[in-house]
Amino acid sequence: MEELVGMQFQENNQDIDMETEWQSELRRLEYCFNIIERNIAKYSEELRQISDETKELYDNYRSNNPELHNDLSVGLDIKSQLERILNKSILARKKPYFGRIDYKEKEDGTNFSLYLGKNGVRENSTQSIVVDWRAPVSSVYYESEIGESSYTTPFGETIEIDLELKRTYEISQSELVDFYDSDVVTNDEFLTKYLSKNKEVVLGEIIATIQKEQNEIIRDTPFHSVIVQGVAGSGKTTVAMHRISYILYNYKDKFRPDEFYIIGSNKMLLNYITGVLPNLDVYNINQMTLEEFFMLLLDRDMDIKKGKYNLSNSFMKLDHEEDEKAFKDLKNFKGSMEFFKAIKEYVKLYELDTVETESVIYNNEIIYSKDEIIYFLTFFQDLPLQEKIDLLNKRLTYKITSINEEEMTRKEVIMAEVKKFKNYFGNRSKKINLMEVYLGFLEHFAQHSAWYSEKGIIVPPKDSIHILLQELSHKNIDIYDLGMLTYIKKRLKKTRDFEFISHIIVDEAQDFGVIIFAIMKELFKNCTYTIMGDVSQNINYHTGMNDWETLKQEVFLPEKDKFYVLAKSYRNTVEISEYASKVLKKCSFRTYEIEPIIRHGKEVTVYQAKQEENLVSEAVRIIQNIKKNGYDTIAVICRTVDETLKVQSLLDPYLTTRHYDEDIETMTFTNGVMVLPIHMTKGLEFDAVVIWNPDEISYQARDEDAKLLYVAITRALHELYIVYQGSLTRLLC
Ligand SMILES: Nc1ncnc2c1ncn2[C@@H]1O[C@H](COP(=O)(O)OP(=O)(O)OP(=O)(O)O)[C@@H](O)[C@H]1O
Repeated sequence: MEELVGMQFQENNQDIDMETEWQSELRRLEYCFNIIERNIAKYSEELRQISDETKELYDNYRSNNPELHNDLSVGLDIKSQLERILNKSILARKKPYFGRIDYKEKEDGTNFSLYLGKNGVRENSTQSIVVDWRAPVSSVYYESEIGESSYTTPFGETIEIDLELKRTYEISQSELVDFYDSDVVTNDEFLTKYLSKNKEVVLGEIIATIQKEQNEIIRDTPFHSVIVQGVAGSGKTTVAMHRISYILYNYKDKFRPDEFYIIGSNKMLLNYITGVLPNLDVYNINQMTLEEFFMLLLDRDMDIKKGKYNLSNSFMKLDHEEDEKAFKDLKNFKGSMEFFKAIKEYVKLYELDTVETESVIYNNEIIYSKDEIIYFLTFFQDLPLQEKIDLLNKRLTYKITSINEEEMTRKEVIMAEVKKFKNYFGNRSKKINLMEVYLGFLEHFAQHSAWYSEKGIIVPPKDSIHILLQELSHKNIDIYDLGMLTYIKKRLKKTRDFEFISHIIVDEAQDFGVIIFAIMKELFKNCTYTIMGDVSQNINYHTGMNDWETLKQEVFLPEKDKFYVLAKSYRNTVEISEYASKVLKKCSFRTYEIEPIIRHGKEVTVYQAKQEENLVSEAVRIIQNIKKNGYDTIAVICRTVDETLKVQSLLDPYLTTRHYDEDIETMTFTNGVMVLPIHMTKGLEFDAVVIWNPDEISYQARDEDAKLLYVAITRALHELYIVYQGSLTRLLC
C-alpha cells in the first residue's frame, strides 16, 4: 500500500496570513519540482539502458537468433512503459498538481495534506508526493464540501474524514499563478474561467474541474452498466473518456485496455473524442464504428466486401425528402425490440428443423427419446447450435458405446457402431451461410406473420418486410442487418470471436435503435457498458431512440445497472442554451431541461437575406469577424450533404474552408472553417457556428427536424449566427 504524504500539515490554518501561505505554497512547489527533476534524470538513465539492451537484443535476433523474440518483446514493452513514465514526468514539470485537500481521518485522527495531479508523483517506491486524480481519495476533492465527509475505495470500504481545506491551483509553465480555497471562490467561478477559453482540436481533459455529478459517473463501478442521458454539452463524451481512464487505473487486475471498445458513429467523431486518451494515460483501446465492430465479429463468416454488399451509412441518408410510409415502418421495425424478438423465435424454430428430434432407435429400443432431445435443446438454449449438435452426438455415441460394452461386444465392432452414429445430429462443422439464414427468416416472417403475432410480437405492415427483402436482393445492407447476421452467427456457430470484450463504450447512443444494445447484450454475456446519449439529439428519428424506457427496462437490469441524468451544459453560453431550449419547447417528445453554467456571451444573431448572394456575403462577413475576434474553430452547418457541397463552392471564392470530404472515414477535425452537414457535427464543438439557411422547407415544424436543429445550435461554444432566405423555420420563431 502506497503511503500518502503531503506538505507538513498546519494545525492552525486560520492564523497563517496569506503571505506566509503563499511562501509555503511556493516552497512546496519547489520541493515538488526537485523530486520531478530527480525522477526525470532517473527515468532517462533507465530508458537509456533499456534502449541499449533492446538494441543489442534486436541485433542478435536479426542475426539469426529467433529464440530471442520473447526477450525482445519484453524489453520493448519495458521501454515503452518507461517512455510513458518519463513523458508524464516531463509534463508534470509544467503543472505537477491542480488541487489540494487537507483532512483528518476520523478513525485514528491522522492528518493528511494531499496534492492532486494528473499523474501521481513519487518520492520513492512507497511514498507519493502528488496523488493521481483517479486514486480513490481524490474523490474528496470533487465531491465533498468542507466538514464531515467520506470516500469509498473501489472495493467498497468507506473511510470517514473531516475535510478542512480544499484548494485549487493555477500553475502555468511551472509558475504558481494563483490559488483559491473553495470556501472563498465558488466552483462556478473557477469553472466559468476555464470554460471561456477557446476550443482545441481535440476534446480536452477536465480533471481540474470535474463536477460532482460527473465524478459519480466516472467512478461508478465497472461491474455494472451505466446509461447516461445528458443534455448537449453536459460532458457525456468527456466523462466517458475519464471513466475509461479511471477504470483502467483502479481495476488493472480485472480489465485490460485491449478488451475495451469505443463505438461511435463516424471516424471523425472517434478520432476527435479519443484524441484525449493518451493525455488521460490510456493506450491500446479499440475504437471503431458500429459497422466496423459488427464486421469484425462476422469476420470471414460474412465478408461484406467480398460479397459486394453496399453498406449504407445510416447517418448519410439525411436528405429531407419524405420517406414513403412503408420505409418509415421498416425503419421503426428494424430499430425495435420486436425485430429482435422475431429473430429469436425464428432461430429456435430453425434449430428444431435442423436437428433430428425424432427418438433414436437402436437395436429395436428407444435409446434417446424425442422428449429428451427437445428437453436438451431447451435446457442448453444459450449454447450455439453447433455446440448443441456436437454435444448431442457425443451423448448418443456414449449411449451406444455403453450398450455395446454391456453386451461385451468387441472393440472394433463398437468403434464401427459409433462411427455410424457420430454425425447423427449433424456434422461437426456444419457449413452455415448466415445471409441464407437471415433471408430464410425474413421470408418466413413475411409469410407467417400470424405465427409471430401469436408469440406477442408486434408485426409491421407486410410491405416493409418486402422492401427489406428487395433491398437485400440489391445487396444493400445496413447496421441492423449486420447486427442480425452477427446474432445469427453467435446462435448457430461455434466461435471464440465473442470472448475478448469486457467493456463497451457507446457515444451518441440515441442514434442507434434499442435492438443494437439487445443484440450486443446477447453476444457478450460478461461485458458491461457505458452508454452515453441524449434522446433530444436523435438524428435517426425512426430507427434511433426517442426515449430510454425500453433500453432501461428490457435490455438492461433496472435493479443492477445505473441510469444517470446530466442536466448542466458546460459548452454553450447562456444565450445559446436558451436559444436551443426554445426549439425543444416546440416538440411533442419529452425533453430534458438544459441548465446552462452561468457564462454569458453574445446574443444569437439572426440575419435574413433577400437573395442567395446576400446570404453568401453575410456569411463571409460574419466569418471574417469571428476570426478577428480570435476564434479558431468555426463551422458552417448545412442540412444535407448536397447543400454542404453547394455552400462550399459558394464560399470558396471568399474564404479558405476545410473541404467536406465525401469519404467521411478520412475526415479529421481541424482548426479554421469547416462546412459540414448536421450529422457530421454530432459530438463536435466549435468556437462559433453559422447555421446555413434554416428555412421552412429545410426544417419543418416536426420533432425530427427540431432534433436536428437542436444538434446544430448546441455545437457552438461562444457565438451562434443564423443566416437564411425566405421564411425562417417555425422552430426558430
Ligand atoms: N466539468 C467540466 N469542466 C470543464 N469543462 C467541461 C466539464 N464538463 C464538460 N466540459 C466541456 O464541455 C464541452 C462539452 O463536453 P462533451 O463534448 O463531453 O459534451 P457532450 O455531452 O458529449 O455533448 P454532445 O451531446 O453535444 O455531444 C467540452 O468542451 C468539455 O471540455
